Amino acid sequence: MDATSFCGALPQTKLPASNRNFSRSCPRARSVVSVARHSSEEFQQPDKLYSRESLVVSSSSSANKGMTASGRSYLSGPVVKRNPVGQAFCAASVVGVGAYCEGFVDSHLHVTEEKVGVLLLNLGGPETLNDVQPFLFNLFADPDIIRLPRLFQFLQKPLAKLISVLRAPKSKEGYASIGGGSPLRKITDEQADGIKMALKAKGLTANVYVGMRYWYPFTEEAIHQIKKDKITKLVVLPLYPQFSISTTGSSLRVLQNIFSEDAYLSRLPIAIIQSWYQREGYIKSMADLIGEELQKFAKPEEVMIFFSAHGVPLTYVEDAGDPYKDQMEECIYLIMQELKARGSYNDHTLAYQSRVGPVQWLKPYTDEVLVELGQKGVKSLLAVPVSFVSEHIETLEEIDMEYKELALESGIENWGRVPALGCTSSFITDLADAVIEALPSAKSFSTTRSTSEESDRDFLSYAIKMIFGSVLAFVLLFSPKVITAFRNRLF
Ligand SMILES: C=CC1=C(C)c2cc3[nH]c(cc4nc(cc5[nH]c(cc1n2)c(C)c5CCC(=O)O)C(CCC(=O)O)=C4C)c(C)c3C=C
Ligand SMILES: [Fe+2]
Repeated sequence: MDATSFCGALPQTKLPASNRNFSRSCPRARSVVSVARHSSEEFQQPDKLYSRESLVVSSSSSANKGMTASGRSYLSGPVVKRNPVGQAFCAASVVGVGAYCEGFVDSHLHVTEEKVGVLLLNLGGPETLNDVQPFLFNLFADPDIIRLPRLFQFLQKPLAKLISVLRAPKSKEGYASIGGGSPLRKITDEQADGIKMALKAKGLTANVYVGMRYWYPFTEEAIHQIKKDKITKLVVLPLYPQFSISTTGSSLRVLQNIFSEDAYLSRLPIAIIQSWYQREGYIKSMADLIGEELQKFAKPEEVMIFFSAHGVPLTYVEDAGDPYKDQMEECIYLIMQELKARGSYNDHTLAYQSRVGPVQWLKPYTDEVLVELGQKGVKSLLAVPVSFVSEHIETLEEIDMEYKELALESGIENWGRVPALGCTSSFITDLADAVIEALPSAKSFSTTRSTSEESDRDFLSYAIKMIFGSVLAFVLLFSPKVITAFRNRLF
C-alpha cells in the first residue's frame, strides 16, 4: 500500500491514536460540545438570516457560534469576526469538530450493537461530456446556488435551463481537457472505502454511503439504500472542510426535505458534522502536503504559498451570513501556524477562484492576484487548493492549466501545486475519528418541534424577505449588467 494512501487496501501498520482536535484544549469548546450532546435546541436561532426554508444550519465549531475560534484561542491568534449564522440542523445533533467524547468507551461499546451508517455528502460531477449540460442544470436549479426570492422561484428551472445550455460548451471544453469527465465519483468512492476501513480498524463497523448533490449517486439514492439497510444511527459528513450555504448547506437542505417527510428517517438518530476545517488531523495533513511540495523548489523558503479557495458570491457572506469566508480565513491561519511550528515561515496569501456570472464574488480573485504577484516580482509560487479535498475540474483544469499559464506569463518562474488530500491516510483516519466522536451525539430528527412563536417570527421574516427580495430580483434580473453578462457568455 502506498504510504500516504488509505484507499484500496487495509492498513498494514498500526493506526495512530485518535487524533486530538485543536479545540480539545479549549475549555470553551468543550462546553459547546456538551451543549451539542444534550440539547440541540440551544443551537437553534430561527430569526437568523439564512433560513430559506427554515433549514437551520450551523457550523460545528465554537467559531461559528460567534466565539473566538477554538483553534485561535489555542494558538492565541487574532479574534475572528462574529458570524451571524449559528443554527442547528433541526433536531439532529450538530457536532463540534472538537467533539469531546467523555465516556467514549461506553458510547462506543453501545454503538457496536447499532447498525451504523456514515453518509458522505459531496457535489458530484459529470462522468461524460453528455452529462455536462444536465449536471449544470441540476446545479443552477438549486435555490442555494441561484438564490431567487420566493416570488421569482417559478423562474428557477427555466433560468437553470438557459444558463446550463449557454455554459455547457465552455464547461465541456474544461471536462474534455481533463479526460472527458469529472474524477469526483471515483475519488469519493475511494474515500468512502478508506473511511470504512479506518473505522473498522478502530473497532467500529459501519456502512459508508456517498450522496452527491448534482450527479450520481444522488443523495436520494444513498438515503434509499440507508433505509433498505435498516441503519439505526447515522453520521452525516459533508466532504467540504468549510461550511457554505452553497455546498454543505444545500446538501443539508435536501436531507432535511427527505427526512421531514419520512417516518423512519425522522426517527433515525443522526449526527451532522457541519464543518471540520480546524481538526488537527486535517490541518496537519494539509501542512504535510504543503511541506512536501515546498521541498521540490530550489529555495523552499522563498516560495509564496498561494491558497486558492473556491469563491462564493459576496452576498452569501454579507447578506445571508455564510460563515464560509471566516472559516476559510481561520483555516489558512491554522495551516500557517502549523507550518511555522515546523519551521517554515513562508509568505502566504489567500484568493478566491471559479467565479460564475455577473455578480461580485469574494475577493481578491485568484487570476488578479496572480498577475499582481508576478508584477511585484514574486518568482516562486505554490498553489494550494483549500476548499475541496478531491482533485476536480477546478484543480486539474483551472489551476493546473489556466492559472499556471497566467502566472508564468505574469513573471512567476517557478510554479508548484499541492495535490488535493484525496485518500491521504492521516486525513482519512482523522475523518474516521470525526465520525466516532460525532456518534454519541446522534439525535432523531423528530425530537424537536418549532414553537408557534417561532413560526410567527418565521412568517414575518419570510414576508419581509419576500417583499425586499422581489424588488431586488426584479432589478437584478433585468439590469443591463445581467443582460450584458449573457451576451458576453459569463454564465
Ligand atoms: C467549496 C467548494 C465549492 C463552492 C463554495 C462552490 C460554489 C459554487 N459553485 C458554483 C458553480 C459551479 N461549480 C462547478 C463545479 C464545482 N464546484 C465545486 C465546489 C464548490 N462550488 C466543485 C468541486 C466543482 C467541480 C466538480 C467536478 O466536476 O469536478 C461548476 C461546473 C464546472 C464549470 O462549469 O465550471 C459550476 C458552474 C456556484 C455558482 C457556486 C456558489 C454559488
Ligand atoms: Fe462550484
